[in-house]
Amino acid sequence: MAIKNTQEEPKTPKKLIVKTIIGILFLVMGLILFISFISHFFNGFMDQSQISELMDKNEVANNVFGKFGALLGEVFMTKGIGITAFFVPIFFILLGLKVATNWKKIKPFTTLYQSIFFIIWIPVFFGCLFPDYHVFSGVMGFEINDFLNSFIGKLGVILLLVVSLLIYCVIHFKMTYQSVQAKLEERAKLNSLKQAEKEELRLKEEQEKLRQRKELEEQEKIEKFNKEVEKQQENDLIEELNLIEEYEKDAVKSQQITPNEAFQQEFTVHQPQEEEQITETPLNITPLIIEDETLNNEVDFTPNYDTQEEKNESGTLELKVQHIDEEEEFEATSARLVKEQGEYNQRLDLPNYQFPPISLLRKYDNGNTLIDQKELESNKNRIIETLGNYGIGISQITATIGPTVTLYEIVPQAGVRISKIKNLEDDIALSLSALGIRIIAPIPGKGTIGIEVPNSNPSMVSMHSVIASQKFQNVDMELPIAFGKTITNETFVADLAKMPHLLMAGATGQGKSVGLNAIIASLIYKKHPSELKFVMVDPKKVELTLYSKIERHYLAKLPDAEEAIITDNTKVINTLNSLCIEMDDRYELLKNAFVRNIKEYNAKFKERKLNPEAGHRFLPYIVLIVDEFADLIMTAGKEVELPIARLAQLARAVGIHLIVATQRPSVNVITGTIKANFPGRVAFRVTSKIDSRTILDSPGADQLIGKGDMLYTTGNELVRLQCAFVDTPEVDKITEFIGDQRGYADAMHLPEYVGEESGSSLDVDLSDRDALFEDAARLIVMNQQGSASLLQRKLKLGYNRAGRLIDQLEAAGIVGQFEGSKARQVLIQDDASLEQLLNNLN
Ligand SMILES: Nc1ncnc2c1ncn2[C@@H]1O[C@H](COP(=O)(O)OP(=O)(O)OP(=O)(O)O)[C@@H](O)[C@H]1O
Repeated sequence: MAIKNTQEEPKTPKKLIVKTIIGILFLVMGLILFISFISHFFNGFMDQSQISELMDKNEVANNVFGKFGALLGEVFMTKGIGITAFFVPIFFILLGLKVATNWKKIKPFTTLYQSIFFIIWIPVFFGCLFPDYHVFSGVMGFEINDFLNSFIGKLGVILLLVVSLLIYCVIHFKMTYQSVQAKLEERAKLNSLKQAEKEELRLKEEQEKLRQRKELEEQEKIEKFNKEVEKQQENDLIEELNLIEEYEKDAVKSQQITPNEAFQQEFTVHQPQEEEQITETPLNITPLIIEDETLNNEVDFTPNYDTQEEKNESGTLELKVQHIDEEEEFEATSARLVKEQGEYNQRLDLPNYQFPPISLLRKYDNGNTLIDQKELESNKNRIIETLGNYGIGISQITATIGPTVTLYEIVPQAGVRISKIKNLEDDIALSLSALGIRIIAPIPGKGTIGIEVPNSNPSMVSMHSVIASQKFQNVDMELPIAFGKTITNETFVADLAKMPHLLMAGATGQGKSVGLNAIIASLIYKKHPSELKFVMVDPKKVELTLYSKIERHYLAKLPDAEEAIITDNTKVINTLNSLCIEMDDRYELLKNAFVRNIKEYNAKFKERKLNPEAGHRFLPYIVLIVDEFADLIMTAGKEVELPIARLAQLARAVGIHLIVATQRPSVNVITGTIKANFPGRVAFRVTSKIDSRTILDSPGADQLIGKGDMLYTTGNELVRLQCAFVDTPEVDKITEFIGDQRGYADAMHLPEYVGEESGSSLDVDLSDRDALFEDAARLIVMNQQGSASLLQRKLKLGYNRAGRLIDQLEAAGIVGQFEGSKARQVLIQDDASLEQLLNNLN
């Protein structure tokens, strides 16, 4: 019996073979026609006579396919439909491909059907344009055109052509006035979006550059600091060696004289410098013991030297130079001081100060979020339905209920593109008929997509609830801010010291002022007046006035300022510059204390390792609050921007932090420099995507629902929060409670700032020039830039001294007069003229 071969290859059906052959035939036919037509297009004129002698072998046609090709061209093109005859080979080629391959995308008959209009229109058009060239219009185009010409005239034909083309477009492309307008608008939108993206890119690049520059500067600073320390150590070593040498010399001298002479000789004790370290050196000389005990000048002791007489066995007197290791001595002294007096406690400045009780804050009834189960269910169904309408399947959906917003987390079915869901944002919002839908696709760290839907009955997040929360009460942060609650109903606390500066933006009435009050209240509930000071700038004049009651407790101001809360924009410049001086002073203190930041500095001060007589003091944090930054920038421009940028760049380590709020987050208010130095951002609702991008570097803030609904970021992910609500009466109660207690004599005084405009050349005495006068003059002439800040930077001077130097340079005719925010003009152009002028002065 024959065994069936199960491995037999499947046979190709006959039908397929036939189809393939027919397809190839059509394809070849199409190609022959196509090539013939092209050839005819160029040679048709010459081939006309050859066609009439079809059977004559001596007559040769120029067409690629000979007389046959020429005939095809003549029939289809010249005598037929002109240039539109090319539709015929195209149709055959498509047909051939379709029959042979059965590709779905190839639709020869649809193409033919769609081309009918043009098969008629084009010949007429060419007939009208080139009536003498039948190869374009064919006889058909010529005849129709001829007929129409006699019937409606040339102009009528042209009109007919144009109108028929328009009607075709309207029918075929559904081209209406509205659709064209919509397209144009879309294009304009796209362009503006591109522009915004470009702007964003530019800003990012700017930020990156600034960051790199800052890093470089910091690196340079560290290197310089290290070098200084090394140099100091070298100097100490040299001095140490000199000292030993001196003692040895003294010893040799003493050995050469009698004891009596020794007593008579005037004895001077060399007082070692700060960091001298001498090992014990016993010397066989005069009957003296000199004990050099304390060498510390950082702690509040002056050096103490005791002399004693002592005879050794052989009767000769011995000089013992005993030097106790400074570090050990220093530690011992501070330890003794701590033992005697306890650690320094800054709170003893106001020992009876009472923190405001939480009961001053109002409790709201709807503390717990209530959400209707029906609402949840219907939102869920509508999300599924909407996504389903767009062909997006969902494999799982969960809801997390927040105080004002509920987050629906979706796991889409495999293969669904995230961008597709993101693009449906508006459609989903529409179908849920809710404002403020935000789509997070994907949720960072999870593989899911989040859709935030506002609750129909949002609940208030009271300041009471966040301040009373365990999280805030037990928080271990330097400057904790309880912003409010997250979408998962957890209290959200962030550390201002780590941020280290905060930029807040939001359209008017969206919760900025409430947000600022929440920040201030959080800090006041955690920090003692001795540990924290606010500098408040309130151009709106009404928002922060309540805090004037706590001026003597929590505010800082210029020594000559009447009001601690600054409402006059012109006064802000002086305060900001004064803060810059405070920053420089603090850096100096940190440097002298060999610490890197305010936390380490204060810790060292508390351990009594820093001598108050050497200028050391406990440093409270300073928080600068500006309520309407746009207003400031509009009125004072660069003069405000520069010190703000400087503070933002450098002040973090010395405990000066900035909180800047603005209604208008446009790029000319929040410039690249400002943005780059404010990593902490809070956005309440803004009116446009562009504003949202300016503040957050991403859209989203335009989708918020207002009333304290906010987005917070420190550069990484965005967190949606409901800001805690603190009402004016509550703030009033808190400030009253504090204000009624005993405070400091006055607000904390910031360093005095002498503006560049103060002092005229008239009261400058050039005979009493600053020691750095010549250096400053050379620097100014070399840089051709007459600014005090240049001197400050390059010569490491304070504001006051640099200002005085500039005045002297003006009096000497080296720089011009004060010109507002511009740098002064430099009147000396080169070194030679300057040297001459300096010689004359001398
Ligand atoms: N966290 C919040 N919770 C509930 N309601 C809030 C919250 N924040 C603000 N609101 C409501 O919004 C109103 C306006 O808030 P706010 O005064 O803070 O706005 P603003 O952004 O400072 O406006 P403007 O810039 O005009 O001063 C408040 O009176 C309050 O009713």
